[in-house]
Amino acid sequence: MEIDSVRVESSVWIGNKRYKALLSGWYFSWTEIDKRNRERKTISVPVSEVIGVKEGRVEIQTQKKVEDTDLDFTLFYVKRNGHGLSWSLGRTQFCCPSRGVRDQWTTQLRTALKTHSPSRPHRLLVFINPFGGKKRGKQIFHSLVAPLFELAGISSHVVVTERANQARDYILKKDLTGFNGVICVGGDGMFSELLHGVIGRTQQEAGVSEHDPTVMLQPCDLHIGVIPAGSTDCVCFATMGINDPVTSTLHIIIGDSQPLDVCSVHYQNTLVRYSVSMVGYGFYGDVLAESERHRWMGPLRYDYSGFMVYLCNRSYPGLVQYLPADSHISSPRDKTRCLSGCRVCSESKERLFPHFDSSSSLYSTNVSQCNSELEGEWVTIEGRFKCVSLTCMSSSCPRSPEGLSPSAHLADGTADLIMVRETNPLGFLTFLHRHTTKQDQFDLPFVEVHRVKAVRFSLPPGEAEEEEEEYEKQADREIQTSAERELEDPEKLFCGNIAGQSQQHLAGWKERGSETSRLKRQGFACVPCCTKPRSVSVWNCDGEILPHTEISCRVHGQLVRLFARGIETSTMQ
Ligand SMILES: Nc1ncnc2c1ncn2[C@@H]1O[C@H](COP(=O)(O)OP(=O)(O)OP(=O)(O)O)[C@@H](O)[C@H]1O
Ligand SMILES: CCCCCCCCCCCCC/C=C/[C@@H](O)[C@H](CO)NC(=O)CCCCC
Ligand SMILES: [Ca+2]
Repeated sequence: MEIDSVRVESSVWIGNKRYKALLSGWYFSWTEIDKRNRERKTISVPVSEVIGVKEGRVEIQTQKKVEDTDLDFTLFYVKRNGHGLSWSLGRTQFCCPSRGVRDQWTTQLRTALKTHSPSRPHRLLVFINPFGGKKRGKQIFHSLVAPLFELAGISSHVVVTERANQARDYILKKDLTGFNGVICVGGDGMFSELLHGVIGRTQQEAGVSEHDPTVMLQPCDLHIGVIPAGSTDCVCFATMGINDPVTSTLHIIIGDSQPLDVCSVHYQNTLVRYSVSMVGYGFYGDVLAESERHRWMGPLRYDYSGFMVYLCNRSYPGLVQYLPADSHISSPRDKTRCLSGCRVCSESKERLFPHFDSSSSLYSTNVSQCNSELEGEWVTIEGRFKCVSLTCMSSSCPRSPEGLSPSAHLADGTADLIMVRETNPLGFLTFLHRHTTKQDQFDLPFVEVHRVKAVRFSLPPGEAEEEEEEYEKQADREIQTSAERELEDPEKLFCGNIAGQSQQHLAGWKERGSETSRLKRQGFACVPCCTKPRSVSVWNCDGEILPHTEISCRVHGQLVRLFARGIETSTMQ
């Protein structure tokens, strides 16, 4: 074996073939040597993508030695499948000329791993939602994720949730010393719990008020990992290009880090929620409200509700104000894609954190600095809309592989505002259908899209009041349905539900005065949706219904970090 400061090299055998194994810089590679001593095919693995090195011949599942030998070692690493977005565990058994050479290889590889992957997590806090998606969260964790964590030497503390918001409250209140990240096994709703926990905790510790809509929030160090086991899995899909539990686990193990923009949603001077995916009014709000009544259908509830709401053919009056982002940097119609290592996102860092102090890793929460992000001329648009949506990222998901806004960036400090004006049913169907193809959904005369830093939504005064009065009369005639009876006890509706909302959320509803009437007005009254004239829809915020209509939203660039790397272009091994 030859070892110098930058290279380790020796002959090894894989099966009955001889190879030259080489550890050089950031890569470990092995090249087949044929009988005439000529070099053949090389396989090369970045050290940063090595998952583990074990003495002997070790099986993946059991991690037990299948044969006790002093000459062998087994290398586990990231293997790319298909187009490269799906990752699996690669495994190769090497046989060395002597035990000494074998021990040197394992030592050298482990040392290289420590040097080249300093940001790998060692201890993780895992929350499993046993009821998310197809209710396979526990099985996914124990059969696919836990064995990989063990192989990589990561210890985890696992909490199987017993109620909604348990994960959020745990992160907000418990001692998190020693954890390098928090992981959810579930859908976007579970991710949202972790998001609220991590952001809330970071602001508490930094003494920053989350309710102040003008404050610069403290970026969060604790990484979030998402093992997809939900219905939409939008956050996972949009940050990895796939929703696959093994791929997510491998990204977590190697300590990938992807910053993510977060939108804060305020009602007056109170924080309502954070969003990373979609804040949507009109169609998407109605679909969510309708789907909550069909949770028993599982992931199919969205297709059913989407169809029902489409048939209702509603549009809503609204006044939308937005603060445009710098159009010289990027635009929602520039046909680019935010991919791994995205230039637009990396160049945004300096603009977003001009006063970052690298010595203390702290960001100044200077108000004037934050206000500079809120500078510019607001634009006002009034009209009737089929839907108004704001998305910080593409929001691609298996249902819509290109997403709500295909050219949106994960970490550029902006969001895309999509306004779909009132149109005929065929026009709106064309718009929806284009979400499932590569056709441009913005190339329609009734659709507008803008890249923005902040948005305000309100009801146009005269029109809304008139329609609401009319609706009130109509709603009073419709009080007899079973679901409405439930609404007389809103707590029952929310907390008895699998997606039970937080007490804080409920308090938001209660604050609004005559709640039953309000809920009816907002479409929670569970009568066939088409029978009701409505002038007001609800906001869908990453899959949660907001208790307010007139909201303001602001993008906080790169506020959190995920164990992900964005979508890679094809890189086959
Ligand atoms: N033990 C539990 N009982 C009831 N609700 C829970 C529990 N644990 C978590 N929740 C809530 O369930 C909601 C939905 O869960 P999750 O996001 O995992 O699945 P999903 O709704 O099927 O997927 P998606 O959000 O991708 O559509 C979350 O908002 C979460 O707060
Ligand atoms: C003719 C064919 C018509 C097909 C129409 C497909 C349109 C698909 C657009 C998909 C947009 C997903 C946006 C992401 C939203 C998530 O933050 C949220 C939480 O998981 N999901 C929903 O609200 C679930 C809401 C799903 C709405 C459909
Ligand atoms: Ca963005």
